[in-house]
Amino acid sequence: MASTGGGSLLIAWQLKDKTVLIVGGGEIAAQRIDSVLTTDACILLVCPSEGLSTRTAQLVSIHSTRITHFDRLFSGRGELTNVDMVLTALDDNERSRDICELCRERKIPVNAADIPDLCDFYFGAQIRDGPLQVMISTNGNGPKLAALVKDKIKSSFTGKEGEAITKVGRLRSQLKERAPGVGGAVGKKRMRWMSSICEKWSMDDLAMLDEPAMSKLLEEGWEKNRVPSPKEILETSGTTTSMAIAPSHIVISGVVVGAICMALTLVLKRR
Ligand SMILES: C[C@@]1(CC(=O)O)C2=NC(=C\c3[nH]c(c(CCC(=O)O)c3CC(=O)O)Cc3[nH]c(c(CC(=O)O)c3CCC(=O)O)/C=C3\N/C(=C\2)[C@@H](CCC(=O)O)[C@]3(C)CC(=O)O)/[C@H]1CCC(=O)O
Ligand SMILES: NC(=O)c1ccc[n+]([C@@H]2O[C@H](COP(=O)([O-])OP(=O)(O)OC[C@H]3O[C@@H](n4cnc5c(N)ncnc54)[C@H](O)[C@@H]3O)[C@@H](O)[C@H]2O)c1
Repeated sequence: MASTGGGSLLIAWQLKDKTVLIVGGGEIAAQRIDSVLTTDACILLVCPSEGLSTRTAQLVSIHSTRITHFDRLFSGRGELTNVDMVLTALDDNERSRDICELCRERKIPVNAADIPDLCDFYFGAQIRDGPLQVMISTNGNGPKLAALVKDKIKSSFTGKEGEAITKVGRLRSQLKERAPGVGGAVGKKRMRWMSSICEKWSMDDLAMLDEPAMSKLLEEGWEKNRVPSPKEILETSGTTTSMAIAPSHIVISGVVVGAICMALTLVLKRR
């Protein structure tokens, strides 16, 4: 991959139980609240009640345990105590600028929706499906194009990706319980086996892995150092597979066609 510079670091920032201050309560603030709620952070929202958009007011009342609303204008540096991240969504560019400066003094990461130059990080267009998170960023160049690229990527998904990833997460943790240890030979073997399963099984088949099928896959696959087919694992554990349906249909229709041919032969012979 070429390292040309001029980009930004794409990371999945963990905010669980951190405190995020959002200043402003319009439409952009509502989008920020949605994004932050996904992370299980606590939200402090500073905005006069009369300035809240309908969507922001709804979010505040639905998530009253997660969002603390302060019905006031931003009151100064005291608002930043014990805050881990700040997002401004104001129609007041000067105030946004002041807040960014206060954050910089305290080394608190800040995003100002109206001043890209002062942002420590940008938001991006997002696709979410369970643990699957895709962010599209144009690095400040064309946010609308980011949204259009998102639609293109989304339309190429089957809808099973999120579930497949959830099941793979569960399988990986069961595998780590069975074969514990960090690094070394066992780590290498675990990674190789997991990668082979992910390569050889389709997303649809991975999504169908239930607890009995997972145990069987570990017994017949990991323990015997092989990669069983989805058919072998899902069919016998009682789960119907996308791959298994097709061959059994072929067998059934083959039997039906065979029976019809036999009957015709007998009828013709009698004549
Ligand atoms: C991706 C998305 C995520 C999100 O916000 O969650 C996002 N903007 C989205 C939409 C959007 N934003 C704007 C339009 C109108 C059309 C247009 O102007 O192009 C539309 C289209 C629409 O609304 O459909 C106007 C706009 N945007 C910024 C400014 C300030 C400025 O540029 O000075 C102005 C006012 C410009 C002016 O006054 O002229 C700035 C930023 N917007 C960013 C992100 C960051 C860069 C991300 C990147 O480049 O990839 C950055 C730098 C800061 C930040 O916000 O973090 C979200 C799509 C989500 C989705 O639909 O999936
Ligand atoms: N980043 C993006 O994607 C993007 C897209 C469109 C617009 N914008 C910019 O984002 C900003 C917010 O957009 P919006 O549509 O949500 O605006 P808006 O006018 O709907 O909301 C502004 C909010 O700020 C509150 N507010 C104003 N001064 C305040 C203060 N001192 N303290 C606390 N709250 C205060 C208002 O009460 C209101 O709730 C605008 O500057 C807009 O240009 C950014």
